[in-house]
Amino acid sequence: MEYVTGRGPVRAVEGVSFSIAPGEVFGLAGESGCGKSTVAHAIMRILRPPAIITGGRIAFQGRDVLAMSDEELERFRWASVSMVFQSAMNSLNPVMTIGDQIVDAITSHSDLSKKQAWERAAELLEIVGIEPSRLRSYPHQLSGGMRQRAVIATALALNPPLMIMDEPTTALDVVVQKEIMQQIEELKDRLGFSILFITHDLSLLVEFSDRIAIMYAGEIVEMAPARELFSNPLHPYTYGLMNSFPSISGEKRKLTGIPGSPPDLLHPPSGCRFHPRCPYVQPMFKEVAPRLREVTPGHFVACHLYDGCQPGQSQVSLKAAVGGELKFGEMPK
Ligand SMILES: Nc1ncnc2c1ncn2[C@@H]1O[C@H](COP(=O)(O)OP(=O)(O)OP(=O)(O)O)[C@@H](O)[C@H]1O
Repeated sequence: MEYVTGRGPVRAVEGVSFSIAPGEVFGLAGESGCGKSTVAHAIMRILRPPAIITGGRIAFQGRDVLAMSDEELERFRWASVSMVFQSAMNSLNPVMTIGDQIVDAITSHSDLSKKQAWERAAELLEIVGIEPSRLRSYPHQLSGGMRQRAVIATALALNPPLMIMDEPTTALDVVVQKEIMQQIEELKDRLGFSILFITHDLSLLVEFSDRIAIMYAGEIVEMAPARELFSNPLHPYTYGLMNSFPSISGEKRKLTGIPGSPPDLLHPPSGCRFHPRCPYVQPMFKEVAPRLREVTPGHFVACHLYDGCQPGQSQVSLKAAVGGELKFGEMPK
């Protein structure tokens, strides 16, 4: 995916490939500007100019999303995939009741009558833990957490098999954030949908995802089951990212950031895009781009430090790959 700008094309997402299984929570993380939202918008086909999809494939249950007509996309968007944005709770119409807004969304994307839609709206509010009487409330009469729950209820309206959540709780305080995530998890288990969960908050991601992909400068640099990624990050970038967040177990440790900043995607670095910030860089890394490959079962990494690894090895670690000395501080035990 590219953004066509006056200064040239911004190659926002390149060679990113992943699949999400039914019922799975797939997490996508990375610093601001690495392309997470662009991926989400592309899947929903809501990218607007100057964004263009220059190549690749998006398949949903075997259907080619890029080949869908406008009419097919209308149905696809709510019935197959729905999306909850960070700012969604602030985009509710202030002069319409919550009920009117949910009913509007339901009737414009399904064949339900208005009466059926009101019944469904009440059911949906109940599902997300809001009293159905709140259907008559206006957005300003609800707390931020309740408004975001109402948005989630709307996204669930047509029972879509996939929900994309782009920073769904970032604007909320930590306690409400956790409550909402736990509720989403329960709903997912009950209703069986999959989630593409996008956030820069790694501790939240590790807690709620089954698998995680880490993006850097428009590419996936590492992908693994959540616990595995947390306990054994292989890419120096993932390792650095883990060290820039407080631990989910709450233990005290020194946090160290990753020196430097992500590159300008108008002119991405040659070779490995992380090389200007990598403490283990070698001359060859500046020239040759590493490929994402599976080094232990289910654990993929795009980093030259693992070039010598045989596919499917049973044990691989960053510490071993760099000969014992780890930069960016120590990981939690
Ligand atoms: N309209 C646009 N025109 C030009 N470049 C853009 C445009 N929108 C996004 N970009 C660039 O595309 C890249 C990816 O942006 P994207 O918003 O997908 O990243 P992100 O990881 O979701 O960031 P954030 O967490 O801040 O939302 C960034 O480098 C950004 O500067």
